[in-house]
Amino acid sequence: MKLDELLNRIPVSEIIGDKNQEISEMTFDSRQAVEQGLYVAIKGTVSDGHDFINSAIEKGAKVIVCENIPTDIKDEITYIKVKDAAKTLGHVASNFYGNPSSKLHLIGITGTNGKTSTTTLLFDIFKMLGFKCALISTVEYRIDEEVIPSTHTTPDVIRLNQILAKAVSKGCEYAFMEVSSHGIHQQRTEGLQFKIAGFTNITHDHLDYHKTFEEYLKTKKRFFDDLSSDAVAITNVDDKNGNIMLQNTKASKKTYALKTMSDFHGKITEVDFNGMLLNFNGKEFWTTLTGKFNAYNLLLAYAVAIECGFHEDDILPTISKLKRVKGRFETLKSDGGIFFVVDYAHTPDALENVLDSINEIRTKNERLITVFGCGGDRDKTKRPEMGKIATKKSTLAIITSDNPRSEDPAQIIKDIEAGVEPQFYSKYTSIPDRREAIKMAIKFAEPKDIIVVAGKGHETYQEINGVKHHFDDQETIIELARLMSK
Ligand SMILES: CC(=O)N[C@H]1[C@@H](OP(=O)(O)OP(=O)(O)OC[C@H]2O[C@@H](n3ccc(=O)[nH]c3=O)[C@H](O)[C@@H]2O)O[C@H](CO)[C@@H](O)[C@@H]1O[C@H](C)C(=O)N[C@@H](C)C(=O)N[C@H](CCC(=O)O)C(=O)O
Ligand SMILES: Nc1ncnc2c1ncn2[C@@H]1O[C@H](COP(=O)(O)OP(=O)(O)OP(=O)(O)O)[C@@H](O)[C@H]1O
Ligand SMILES: N[C@H](CCC[C@H](N)C(=O)O)C(=O)O
Ligand SMILES: [Mg+2]
Repeated sequence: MKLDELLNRIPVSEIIGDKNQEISEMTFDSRQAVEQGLYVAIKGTVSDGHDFINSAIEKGAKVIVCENIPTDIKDEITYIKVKDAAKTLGHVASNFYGNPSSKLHLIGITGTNGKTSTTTLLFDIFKMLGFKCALISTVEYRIDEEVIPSTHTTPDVIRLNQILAKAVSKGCEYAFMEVSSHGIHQQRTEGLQFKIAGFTNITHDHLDYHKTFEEYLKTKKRFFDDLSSDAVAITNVDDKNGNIMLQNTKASKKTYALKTMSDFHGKITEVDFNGMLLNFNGKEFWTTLTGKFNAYNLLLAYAVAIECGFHEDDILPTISKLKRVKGRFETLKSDGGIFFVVDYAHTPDALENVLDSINEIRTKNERLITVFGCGGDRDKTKRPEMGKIATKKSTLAIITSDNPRSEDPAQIIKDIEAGVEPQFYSKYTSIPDRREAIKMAIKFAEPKDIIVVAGKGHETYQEINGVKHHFDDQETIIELARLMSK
């Protein structure tokens, strides 16, 4: 593609060199630069891409997009000065891949919890309705039947455009993607044309990155601020910050809620471990998904489908057929009659929701045992909060490891323990080895007791010191429950 075509409608401050270069590929990583390529220099959290301009040139890059033109300008290289290189990258990537987001219906879901669940439910609904779709999520990326391993919840904007372009070429009409706060902050969605944006909720997470809750909130809001006037913004008004998302958006505004007056209103009529009887805008239906948070996720998915132009008579029977999402409130029962819930709750709010959902369903004759930990090299402030919630809401909490990464597992556990209130000191024990912790829970449990194993959900590894060891909560439960019932 010709450079001037690539720069179509992109504001630039200065160009030095040939504007007619032919571009073979584009990248923001000098290590990936190729002959006749374009390199965008971005300031990151660790290093500054401007320091790697010459290494990109050594690897063959002929066009450099940067915020500061280097002093040692090289012949045959075109330098393009822009105000914001990360922002420019998004628009260049869209142009390079033929603006795929404008050729399908792109739906983005943001919020602290519920993004994977809601996007996956939407993918499944639209697939059942007969459409080819794409999914970009924490668990996996999908282009119709093709599954691509996921590296980020929201990948970088080049990858995003590559996936969307492939989806378009394969005939996908819808793409559902998670929009993480890191993704918004690092402008990974810049230049994408969203048809619908959905907000789930906002609670405590990622403060290691965003520093304050206000900054975190502002970042989420930016996603809605950047929508165009032909987009639709759908927010959860039961969340106290739900309306903030709509404050400055040009998109048409829609609301959903279980408790507050809203355009899409839901009610849980009945709930147990097998599912829920729900009522959406006056129409009742059964779902095998369970727990209040799943009612929210289904309601948002329903709202998106209606805003896409479908009729409730087509959507509700489809929702009724949905299966649970991998690692999200997945239930198992051992031969010995112990009940297990595997859930990806890794934030205080998610853990509280899962335990509340179970407490709402259980008769209180059974005991509730919670096995959980907190990730290393991640927001430390959530640790004591999760310790407090787990001990308060369970009969017994077993604190263990969940991807300690470069941190000392014993220290992470101490940080969690620090949040336990004195009256609950007798309600927990700590076992750093996750397998041993699950084993202890099974030993302690009697028939009908409920064991929640939280934090890892679909993950199949335990990351210790940069090494990912195979570990799967569900697999471990099945293996131990069988061994121990012998
Ligand atoms: C903290 C963070 O988000 N970092 C992301 C960021 O990297 P960075 O800012 O640290 O990059 P850097 O190392 O400072 O480099 C700056 C620039 O110089 C370039 N460079 C660097 C070295 C070199 O030799 N040559 C070169 O050109 C880099 O390519 C980059 O463009 O930009 C990279 C490219 O897009 C991301 O891969 C990387 O994600 C890291 C791996 C990561 O772990 N991110 C997690 C925290 C994340 O993004 N999570 C969210 C949310 C999770 C959720 O809640 O579900 C997600 O969306 O996945
Ligand atoms: N709507 C919701 N409200 C509150 N909690 C939820 C909601 N949906 C799911 N959860 C809880 O949060 C956990 C994570 O859900 P999910 O993976 O869908 O969220 P996510 O936003 O994709 O998270 P991540 O930021 O890690 O990608 C679930 O396992 C469940 O415990
Ligand atoms: N997207 C989240 C997932 C956390 C999952 C939990 N198992 C952990 O490793 O902390 C993060 O990377 O912070
Ligand atoms: Mg996710």
